[in-house]
Amino acid sequence: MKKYALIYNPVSGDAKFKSRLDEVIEYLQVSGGLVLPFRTRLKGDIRSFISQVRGIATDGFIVAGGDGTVHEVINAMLAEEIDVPLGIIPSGTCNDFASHLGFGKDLSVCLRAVTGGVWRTVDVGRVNGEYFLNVASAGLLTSVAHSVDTTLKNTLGRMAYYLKGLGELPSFRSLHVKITADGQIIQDDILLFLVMNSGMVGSFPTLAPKAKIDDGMLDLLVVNKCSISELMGLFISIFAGRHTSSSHIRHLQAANIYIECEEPVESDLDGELGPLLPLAISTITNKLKVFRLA
Ligand SMILES: Nc1ncnc2c1ncn2[C@@H]1O[C@H](COP(=O)(O)OP(=O)(O)OP(=O)(O)O)[C@@H](O)[C@H]1O
Repeated sequence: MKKYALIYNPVSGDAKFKSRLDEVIEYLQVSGGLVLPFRTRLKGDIRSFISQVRGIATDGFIVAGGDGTVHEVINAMLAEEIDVPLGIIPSGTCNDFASHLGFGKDLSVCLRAVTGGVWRTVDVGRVNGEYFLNVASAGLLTSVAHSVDTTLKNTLGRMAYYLKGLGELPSFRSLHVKITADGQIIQDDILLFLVMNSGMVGSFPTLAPKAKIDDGMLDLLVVNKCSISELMGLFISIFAGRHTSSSHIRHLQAANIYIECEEPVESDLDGELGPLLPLAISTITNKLKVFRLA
């Protein structure tokens, strides 16, 4: 009998995953598995659960939530040096990493990947001692994911992020940063930067078209200071997939990136509040096992 632990966030996305718990348990049981469910409550409780059940969940951990919950689970697994594969059931608002892996709303597809037992390895990013799976960022729009009210997210979904982002635009000022990316130095006034593992952020699928989650590289995308009308033009080129050739964008790949700013700017890691700048970011290649469809 295969043994799994299922960590689910009851408020991720539209907060409806909990009504499908019975379906998940049935699927795993019928496939000859045994599952130990855990409902998240407060920050930090995931690590203590994972630490306690590491000897029980010998065939894998499963997380049902958004990018933020996946972020907490992978941090706990890596801190506890747990090497079993992770299955992801996307039930958050954006689910960027799961979408990049090809998992969508079809629960049976996610569970089939778990019970199939086939996994692949993926890179993880590390910043100031914490891990991220998908993106580390700071500046305009980047705090939106962790600052939107949960109830608003539950009812409006992604629209809550976009509305909050629009509200930020008029009052935002640029940041003067120094970025050292594998020895290359960029010193500029910028609006935001994203350091990506997959190229999927905020449900935009191809922000970094060359990004791969197992190449040992991170994709840095910097949006230089520009006017609101130029920024609107940039959004249009993002939709059209032409943004990397824009004069307002800098895009490069690097394994080690150091980002400094004179101000104490907050960062965001996978949609959760991250450390203040400076950020020492690196990639650890093929560090995490994730279930995939055979
Ligand atoms: N029981 C709970 N009640 C309230 N908040 C919770 C609970 N459990 C976890 N959280 C918080 O939920 C946040 C993570 O939400 P998550 O990212 O999974 O969903 P989302 O924001 O809807 O999706 P996405 O990040 O993909 O857009 C974390 O900040 C975590 O502390």
